[in-house]
Amino acid sequence: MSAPTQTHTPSSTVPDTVLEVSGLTKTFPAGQSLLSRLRGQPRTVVQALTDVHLSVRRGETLGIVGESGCGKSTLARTLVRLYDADSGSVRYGGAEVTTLAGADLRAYNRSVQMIFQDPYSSLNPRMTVEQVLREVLGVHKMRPPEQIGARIQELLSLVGLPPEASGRLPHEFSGGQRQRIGIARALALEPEILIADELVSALDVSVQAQVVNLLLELQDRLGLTVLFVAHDLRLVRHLSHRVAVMYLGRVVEVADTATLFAAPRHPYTQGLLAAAPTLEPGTRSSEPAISGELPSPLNVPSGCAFRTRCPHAFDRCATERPALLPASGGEVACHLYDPAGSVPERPGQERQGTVIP
Ligand SMILES: Nc1ncnc2c1ncn2[C@@H]1O[C@H](COP(=O)(O)OP(=O)(O)OP(=O)(O)O)[C@@H](O)[C@H]1O
Repeated sequence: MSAPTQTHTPSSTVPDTVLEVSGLTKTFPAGQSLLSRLRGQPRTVVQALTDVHLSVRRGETLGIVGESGCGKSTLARTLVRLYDADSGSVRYGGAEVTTLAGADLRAYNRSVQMIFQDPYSSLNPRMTVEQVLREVLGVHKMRPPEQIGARIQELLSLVGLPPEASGRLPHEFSGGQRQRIGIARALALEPEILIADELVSALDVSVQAQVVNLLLELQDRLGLTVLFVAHDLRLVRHLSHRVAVMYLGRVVEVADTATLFAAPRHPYTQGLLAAAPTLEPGTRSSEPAISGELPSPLNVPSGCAFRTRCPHAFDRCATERPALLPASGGEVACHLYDPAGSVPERPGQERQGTVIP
């Protein structure tokens, strides 16, 4: 694995960073054909995350968006240590997360909880809600035994489920209610950070709004920090204070939500917004939607991974990976915005480089 080359302005300058990701890289071994194995050809890898830099601020909701396969879930799972990173760093409360083990890792896993798209698959179908919550609270010694019953009722009330829900089995609930159980189970551990991976994408639109509003309310009440991984830009816009845009395993733009939707900088972000059917026309990018297919993560283009689909690509994009550099309201990884670089002028095209206000 080649060493990360991207430079980045660390958020040590940004107050209240709760999670600091730098240079995070994750690959998966790709399947290999019998022929290539017999020929002794090296095994190829899926480049799921490449040199990812990201700072998460205390109390914010950070939306993470990008096309399918761009690495959003891998990032979420690597952050909670469901996957081990190949290289790079994740810092939380002064500790290096990628090497935590034993009791320290268990404590981290309590503080940083992930909620999945389908809580049903992670709920034991034979355990009532009370048994599920009692187990979590008991195993992690969150309350003395005599207080567990009251805490279960408190958790149910927090997520808007009636007290009698405690005696029911998972199959007796609707999809939205099951998500509430998943949230209650996560909250039982009193986390500081919730990572919601496609939390509502399997739910009906009306139920989506209820669960999203619950998340907003809980964040307010409990001061949670939330990473909201989603396809739906409308929801991300509604929920997030800032948004990180990923493309082929890299973070290509981070900005506060208003800036990102009003003035997207990275050509990929511009194309993504232009293609979003859920955004009202005034908030869509006037740039054309992205053309062409997403390249294979087995063979990521050199330089800027987006250059093969970018309407503004020029020579430097093929040879040099753009660093994630500060731009007003956020950061962008694109040579067009590198104040130190030169950008070719094209007839009829407004010059975008070196103009970061
Ligand atoms: N366990 C795995 N083994 C092999 N490849 C994987 C594994 N998990 C993810 N990948 C690959 O890594 C890349 C990133 O996948 P990931 O699921 O993180 O993207 P995503 O943006 O979350 O996509 P989606 O929105 O469809 O969930 C994809 O090419 C995917 O096929």
